[in-house]
This record gives sequence, structure tokens and C-alpha cells, in this order.
Amino acid sequence: MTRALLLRALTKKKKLVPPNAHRSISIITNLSRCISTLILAEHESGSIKPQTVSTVVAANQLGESSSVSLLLAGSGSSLQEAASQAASCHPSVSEVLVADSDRFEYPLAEPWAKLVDFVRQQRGDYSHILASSSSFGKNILPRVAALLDVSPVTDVVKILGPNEFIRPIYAGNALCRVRYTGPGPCVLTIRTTSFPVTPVTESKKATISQIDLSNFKEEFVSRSRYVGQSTQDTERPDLGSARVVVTGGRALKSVENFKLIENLAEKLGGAVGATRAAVDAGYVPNDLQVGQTGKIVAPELYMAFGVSGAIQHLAGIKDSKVIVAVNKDADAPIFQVADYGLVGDLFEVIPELLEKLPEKK
Ligand SMILES: Cc1cc2nc3c(=O)[nH]c(=O)nc-3n(C[C@H](O)[C@H](O)[C@H](O)COP(=O)(O)OP(=O)(O)OC[C@H]3O[C@@H](n4cnc5c(N)ncnc54)[C@H](O)[C@@H]3O)c2cc1C
Repeated sequence: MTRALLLRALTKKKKLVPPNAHRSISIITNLSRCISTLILAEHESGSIKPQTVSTVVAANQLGESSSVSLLLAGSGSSLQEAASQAASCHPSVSEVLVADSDRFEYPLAEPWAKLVDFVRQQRGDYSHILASSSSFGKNILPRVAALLDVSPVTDVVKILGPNEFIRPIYAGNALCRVRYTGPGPCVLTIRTTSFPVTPVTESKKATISQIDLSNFKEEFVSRSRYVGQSTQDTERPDLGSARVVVTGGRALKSVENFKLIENLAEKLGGAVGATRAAVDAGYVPNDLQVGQTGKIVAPELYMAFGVSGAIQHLAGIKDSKVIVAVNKDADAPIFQVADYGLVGDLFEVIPELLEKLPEKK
């Protein structure tokens, strides 16, 4: 592919997306009992996070007559704002449960896991307990499963029925069909990039209930301590849910050079990603790592510069709608998965793209 063609393709981004990009998932279900799902909701600055809404979409696929409850914990006015938003985030949400206490100011796994068990005992049995496969969900749900003495099913990418799921194994090189046969509840983490949220016209507001925490014992929260949180650039979209992701690999060679990737991401209104080699070399912090041991992304446009295409990296990008790769090695494995590939030196290509792409609107 020539540079001129790549540039033309990028300036007409909309056309890059194939018509079948938003795949529909067919569901086989033999539901015989009512499905009642509790979802651990993530929120920030008074807003529910997009991955929680994707988890609601997944919950809907467990069965036709499912009821969906969202559990929000935290403290203060931002929690109540998030709860109010959660109540209308998707028409299938039937109830929003709010645990308002200083003890949940930070998302520590131990008190959260105890809270889930507490809520389950107070509000009745749930057939399913779900969270997204984010660091939040992956931290808490295994503890919930251990408390309930059940085995969790992690990283679900497709739901075939109330107890039958598809999940990736071997760094995404194989898909495994899992049937959960243990006692209830069925505890799942959801790979949210596989459950896109489609716009819904119906608007409905779920009821919001405050959880009575007077019997929630203090010793439940004593084992872990919040130390701190560092948040990167908040101007850019979240890597996990961005429409455009621009990723740089080891070939960038320095922190200084990595600014080329950041400038291009800025121009395209996208998020910055990195390979593990780039992270290990210290060019960017590790929360930008994409891949098997980093973030899973599914943007409309994924651009990889100086990325070889190791399987561990590809495991994190395979759901991207369009993949563009620039690498000076024509045999680099990334070209096997790229929709558009350009054999070239990124230090020439990126400045040219920066010059010729129109300014962000
Ligand atoms: C258990 C495990 C988990 C892992 N998890 C992850 C993960 O989550 N994410 C991840 O990314 N990796 C992961 N890795 C590492 C992975 O195997 C690769 O080592 C890594 O992805 C390579 O990064 P890279 O493509 O930047 O570097 P390299 O493999 O060194 O590739 C650099 C590429 O840049 C090209 N290049 C060089 N100069 C230029 C230039 N000027 N212009 C254009 N192209 C140029 C080269 O041709 C080469 O293809 C994991 C590995 C293991 C064992």
C-alpha cells in the first residue's frame, strides 16, 4: 500500500469500517428458570463506566426473562450521581443498589467481595454475578467466588445460554466452550469488547435502593489499606473504549520519540497504546500496554507503528475493526492481521501523517 493510499484511507475513516463490523451474536438458550443477575458496577466522577453498560448487554444474553441489578459502592455525592445515571443507563436494568459508606471510598477487593456476599444474603439469591474483565472485576470476582465456594468463569466473550460460555485460552489462539455445572451463583467476568453497546431508543429508569449497612461488620474491611492511585492524562479517551488507538512499539527507541505516537493520537482524537517491549523499555507507563497481559482493545481504527505483531500483542487487538500497520520489515507478522499495511520507516511516515491529516475538529 502506498503512503498516499494510506493517507486517503485515514482521511475517510468512516469508509474503513466494513459493513458487517458490528457483528450480531446469536444466542442459543434453553432457559427454564428465571435469571437474576447482580452486576458489580464501576463508576468514576459521578458517571457509570462504559464497560459496566457492556456487562449489562452481556447479562441480557443470559436469558429472556432476566432481571438485572447493578451494585454501586462508594461514598458521597458522586456515588449518588453515578447511581442516578446507572438507573437509566440501559432499559434492562431493573434495580440499582447503592452501598454508601466511607469503607467503599476506594475499590479495595476485600471489602467489595464481602459486600457482594452481604448483598446476596440480604437481597436473595442471584443466579449470576457479573463484572467486567477490567482490573476492578479481575481483582474482586475471584474473591467473591472463593467466598461463595464456586468456580468463576473468566473472560467470557460469548454467551450461549445461562450456563454455557465461550472464553479465549492460549493467549486468544483458541476458544474454549465452557459449561458451568457447579452450584449457584454462576460467577462471570465479561470481556466487554465482545459485547458492544448498541443505541437503544427505549428509556426507562430503574429503582434506586440504598443498602442498609448497619450489619456490615467492620472487620470485613480491615485486611487491606488504600495507598494511592495515579491517573494518567485524563484528556485522552480511555484506552479500553477508545474509537481510535495509536500504538507504538520498541522501534520508537525513546520517551522523546514516543511523543510522535502521542501527537498522532491527539490529532486523531484517539488513545495511546504501547507494546510490552515499549513499556519495559520505559517509554510509557504500563497502563498503556495492549495485549495478553495488558489492555484488550476493540477500536474502530487500530494503528500500530514499529510493532512486530507478537501473538501476545495480537491477543489484545483482534477485535479491532480496522488494523493499520507501519513496519519497515515486510515480513513482520503484524502484516498478517493488518487490513492496511505500509512497509516504511515510522520516523518518516508519522511526520508525514501529522502534516497531511486534517486538524481534529
Ligand atoms: C507471557 C507473556 C506475555 C506478554 N504480554 C504482552 C502484552 O500484553 N503485550 C505486548 O505487546 N507484548 C507482550 N509480550 C511480549 C511479546 O512477546 C513481544 O515481545 C512484544 O510484543 C514485542 O514488542 P514490539 O513489537 O514493540 O518489539 P519487537 O518485537 O522488537 O518489534 C519491533 C518492530 O519494529 C520494527 N521497526 C524497527 N524500526 C522501525 C522503524 N524505524 N519503522 C518501522 N518499523 C520499525 C521492526 O521491524 C520490528 O518488527 C508478552 C510476552 C510474554 C512471554
